[in-house]
Amino acid sequence: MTSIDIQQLTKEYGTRRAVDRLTFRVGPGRVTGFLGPNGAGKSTTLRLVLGLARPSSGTALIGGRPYAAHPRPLHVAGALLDPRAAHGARTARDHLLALAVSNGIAVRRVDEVLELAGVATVADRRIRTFSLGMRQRLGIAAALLGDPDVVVLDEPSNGLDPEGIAWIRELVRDLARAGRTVLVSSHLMNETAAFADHLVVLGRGRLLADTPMREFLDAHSTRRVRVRTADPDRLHAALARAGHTVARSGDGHCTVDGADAAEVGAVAAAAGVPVLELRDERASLEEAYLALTADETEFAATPLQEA
Ligand SMILES: Nc1ncnc2c1ncn2[C@@H]1O[C@H](COP(=O)(O)OP(=O)(O)OP(=O)(O)O)[C@@H](O)[C@H]1O
Repeated sequence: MTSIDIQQLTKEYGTRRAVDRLTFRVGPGRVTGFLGPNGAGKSTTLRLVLGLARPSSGTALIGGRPYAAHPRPLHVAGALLDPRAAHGARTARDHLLALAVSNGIAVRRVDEVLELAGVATVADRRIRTFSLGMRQRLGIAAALLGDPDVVVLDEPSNGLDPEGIAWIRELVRDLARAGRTVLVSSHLMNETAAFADHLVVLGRGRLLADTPMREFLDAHSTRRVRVRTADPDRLHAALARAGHTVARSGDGHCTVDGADAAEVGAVAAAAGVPVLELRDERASLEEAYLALTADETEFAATPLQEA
């Protein structure tokens, strides 16, 4: 199967390094979420992968070669980069037909992808009348036109309503299940956690994390409850009997690891212990991600994990 291999990839615009010595691999059969705050270098990396910009140094290969060196590139990789790129005066169908014809793709595939992307009913409307969400769907139809092994989507949820977002989630999961290599950029951690198996995080052009989603979740979404009562001894004993690990602090607070407020509240109520304060302390995934990207220097002290 086809993977994307990025080695020491660097792109400079004048004195500014948009992408800074990036090395990672995007493997088949899984969805890789590509995260980073605005300006982190995600779009530039994707443009380099797709041969739309030239690296200052390093390489970005798809299936072992630069994208442009593939004789039938749309069969190898399809991408949604900028949904505004489609010509507004054309109809959706004509836009896809032009792409199919110029890439030696069977014309019947146009109707298949229009259907697949949920834009078949508006296929004969001019693209300039499309909402951003419809343009996104059309861009996805174009990405899938060549039935490619590799699918690259830059912020595909932009402009989509909740139903559209759920559709994207299902689509990328299905593509990965079919063995494809799927790379999806976003700046939202929670959204990415809903569909990605693997996570690559950029900050200021540098690789901050390259980790299975599961490991990131396990490391960053630990549950913990903080509770305060007038009778810490009884609460502590009741929680210990219920199998919880309790840490006590001097000020009458306890913290209970691996539990949520509802569980601890139920134990306290059953034991007849009055609770003065009860609070979930789980750091949200979004917070973990923000902490990761907020201070690159601090994170650099943590060993990076390769895929
Ligand atoms: N053609 C260009 N000329 C000059 N600077 C550029 C160019 N393209 C990107 N940059 C700069 O490179 C940096 C990375 O931009 P890029 O668009 O790749 O980030 P991003 O992670 O995709 O951000 P966003 O989420 O905002 O799209 C930014 O500082 C941007 O201003």
